[in-house]
Amino acid sequence: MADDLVQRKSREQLIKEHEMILTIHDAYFMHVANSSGPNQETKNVKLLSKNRISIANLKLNNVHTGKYLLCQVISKSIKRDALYTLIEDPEGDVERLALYNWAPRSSNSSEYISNALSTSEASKSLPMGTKLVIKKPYYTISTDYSAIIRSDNPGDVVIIDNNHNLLKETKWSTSCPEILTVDEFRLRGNKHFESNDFARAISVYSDGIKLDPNNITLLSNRAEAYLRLNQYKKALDDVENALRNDPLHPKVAFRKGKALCGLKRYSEACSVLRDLYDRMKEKTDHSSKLIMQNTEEFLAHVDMLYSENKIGKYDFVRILNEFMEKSKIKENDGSWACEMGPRLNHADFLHKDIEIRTTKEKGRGWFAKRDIPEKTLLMVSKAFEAVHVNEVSSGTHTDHLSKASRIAISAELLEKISRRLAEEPELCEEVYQLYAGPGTTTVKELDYESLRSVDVKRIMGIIQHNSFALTHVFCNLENKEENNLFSDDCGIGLWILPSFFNHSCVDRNVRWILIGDLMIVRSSRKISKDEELLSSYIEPYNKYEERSERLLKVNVKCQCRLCKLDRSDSSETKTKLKNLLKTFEAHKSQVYSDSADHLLENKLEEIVEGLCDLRKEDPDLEFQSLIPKSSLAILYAKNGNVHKSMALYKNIYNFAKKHHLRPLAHKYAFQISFCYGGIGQIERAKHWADTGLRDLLELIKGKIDNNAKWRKDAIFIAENFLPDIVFLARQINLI
Ligand SMILES: C[S@@+](CC[C@H](N)C(=O)[O-])C[C@H]1O[C@@H](n2cnc3c(N)ncnc32)[C@H](O)[C@@H]1O
Repeated sequence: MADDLVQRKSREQLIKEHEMILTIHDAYFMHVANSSGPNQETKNVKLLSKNRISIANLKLNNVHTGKYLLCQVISKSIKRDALYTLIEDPEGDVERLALYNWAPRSSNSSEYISNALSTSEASKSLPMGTKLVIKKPYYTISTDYSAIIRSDNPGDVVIIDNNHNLLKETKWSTSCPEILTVDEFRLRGNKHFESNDFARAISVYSDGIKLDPNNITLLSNRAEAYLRLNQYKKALDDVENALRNDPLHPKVAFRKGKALCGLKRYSEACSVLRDLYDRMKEKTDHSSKLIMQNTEEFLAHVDMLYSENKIGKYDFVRILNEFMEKSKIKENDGSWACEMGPRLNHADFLHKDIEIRTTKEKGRGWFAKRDIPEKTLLMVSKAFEAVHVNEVSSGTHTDHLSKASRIAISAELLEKISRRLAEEPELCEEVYQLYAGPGTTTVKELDYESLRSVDVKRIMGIIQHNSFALTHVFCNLENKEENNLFSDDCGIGLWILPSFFNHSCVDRNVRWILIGDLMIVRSSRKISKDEELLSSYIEPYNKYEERSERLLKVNVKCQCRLCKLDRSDSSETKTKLKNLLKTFEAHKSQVYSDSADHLLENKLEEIVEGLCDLRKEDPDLEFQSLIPKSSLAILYAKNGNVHKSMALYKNIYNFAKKHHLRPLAHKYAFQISFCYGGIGQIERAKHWADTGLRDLLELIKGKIDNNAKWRKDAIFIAENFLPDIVFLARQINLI
C-alpha cells in the first residue's frame, strides 16, 4: 500500500477510535496482514536508556532492532487474532499496539489465552496502567491504512512492575484516566458532545451507564450521540431502555422516532411521533411547545419517506434541487460546503413485481414477476457508502481520475464500509450477501460470529465485484466537450439491491441514474414476465478490448450479441477497425480548431463510412461510428452544411434512443433543434427543443404526463444543468 495513504493519527483520534472499537466488542483490525511480519530472531536488547525509542521516532515499515519501547497501556484491550490495545510512551504520544502470539496467563485462570476474548477478559490480561517494554518494535500499516506497532514474538514483550529501575528515572507526561462519578461522566460526555466529538461522548456516557445502567439522562444523551453517528440500532436500544423507566419521556420518545426512522421503520416512527405530538399538543409550557414543533416538522419528513418507500412517490425535481444545494463545494479546498455533501435523506423503494432469482450462468439476478411497462420506476436505492474524489484529495477535480486517486478512493470506501460494519455489526449480513468473487463462502455458510465480524478481505471482494462508478446525473448532463463524454466518474460507491443486476452490453432493459447517493433504476423498455432485468456495467460504444478487459476484472465473460459478434470478427476486420479508430483519434481534436476544413470533413466521412461498412451485415450493432459521427455533425455545422449536420444528428439521436445509451439523446435533440433554427424552420426547431426537454425530464422523472407542468420542470433542470443550451435556445425563442 502506498505510503501516502498512511497517516499518523493524533492522540485524541487514536483514543476515540480505539474506544469505538471497544464498545462494539469487535476487532476491526482483525485482518492485519500476516505476510510481512518482523523477523522472529531474538537477540537480547539491553534495557539501557540510550536504547529506548519513543513513538515519535518510530519509522514506518521498520523493525527497530536493538531498540525497545517503554510504554503503558491506556485503554482496555481486545483479543482476536492478536491482542490490541492503546499505549502511551513517557513523552505522552499514543499509538495502537498489536501483540501477536502473545499468551500471558489470565489472572484468574490457568489456561493460556489463545482465542478471541471478551473485552473485559482481554483487559484483565493487560490492565490499564500496565507498564510494558517492547523490544524490537515493528512499526507497520494495518488494514485500515493507519500505523500500528506490532510485536509477533512474545519474548520481546516484557511487563515491568512499578519498582523497575527503568521507571525510576522516567517521568510520564500524562497519567491513566481517573474514575469519575455518574454526574461527572455526564458532564464530561456533554462536553465532548458539544464539540461534536460523538464517539468520545458515547464512550464517556457508557462509563457512566456502567455505574448507573438505568440513568435516563445518560441513556438519552448517548442515544442522541448514536443518532448523530447514524448508529440507529444502538440509539434505539438506549431509548427503549430509558423508556422502560419513564415511558412518556418526551425527548426520549422523539429520539425513538428518529432511531426508528433511521432504521427505515417508517410506519412505527410515524406512530411514535404522532403519539408524542398529540401529547405535547395538550401542554402549554415552552419546552413542550418546542418538542411539538420539532415533532411536527420531523413527522412531515417521515411521512414523505414513508410514501417514497411504500409507493415509490418521489418528488424528483425537488430532490434534484436538494442535490444541487448539497453538492456545492468550497472554493478554497474543494471540500463540501455542506457537511455530508450530496448524501440525500430519502427512502429506498423496491417495485413489487421484481425479485431476485438464481440463474444458471450468472449467479443471482433480478427478474420480472409480471410484464413491466417501459420507464417504470423499479428501484430507488441509497448508497450503503460512497466516496467522492474531493473527499480523498484536495484540489480541482478533473474528468480523469488518476490512478492514485482511484486507489485512495477504493481504500476510503473499504475503510468506510469496514468502519460502518464495525459500528453496526447487524449490517454485516446485508453486505456479505453480495457476490465477493469466485470461491467465496456464501452468506448462508457463515457462522453467527463471522456474520457479525468485519471481514476486510471479503469486503474488498465485494467492492471489486459490485461497486459502481459515481456518474452523477449532473456529470451526464454537463455540456461537455465531445472527447470528454465518457470520462465522467468522480468516485465510487456500493449500493446493495442494484448489485444484483447482471450485465449485458447491448440487451440491457434497465437504466440507472444517480442523484447524489440515490440510485434510481427504471425499465428502459417493456420487460416481459420472467425476463431477466439486465443493466450494462460498461456502455456498448466502448471498444471490445476495453469492455472485455473491464468485465474480466469482475469475472464476466459477456455472451451478449455484440460481444459474440466482436469476438467472431476476422483478423482483417479487427485490423481495419483498429486503424480506423486510430485515424479518428489522430484527427478528432482538429474538429474544434480553426483549421478544420473540407479535407478533415472528407477524412471523417471516410472513417464513418469505413466503420459502418465493417458492420454492414449488422447495422444495429454498429456502435463504433457513434462518436466519429457526432464529430462529423459538428464539423458539417461549422462548415455551414446544416442539412447534412441535421441528418447525422437525427441518425445518432435515433440510435441512442433505440439502445437507451447513456443519456445522450436529449443532447442530440437540442442540436437538431438548432439546425432547424439555423434554416429558419422555427416550428420544427421548437418541436425538437421540446423533444430534448422531454427526454431530459424523463431521464429524471420517468414517463411524464402531458400536462403543462412538465415544461416548467424540464426548463428548471435544463437551466441548471444545460445552461449553454438554454441560453442559445432562448436567443432564438425556442423555449
Ligand atoms: C454485481 S454482481 C451481479 C449479481 C451476481 N450475479 C450475484 O449473484 O450476486 C456481478 C457478478 O455477477 C456475475 N455476472 C454478472 N453479469 C454476468 C454476465 N453477463 N455473465 C456472467 N456472469 C455475470 C459475475 O460473477 C459478476 O462478478
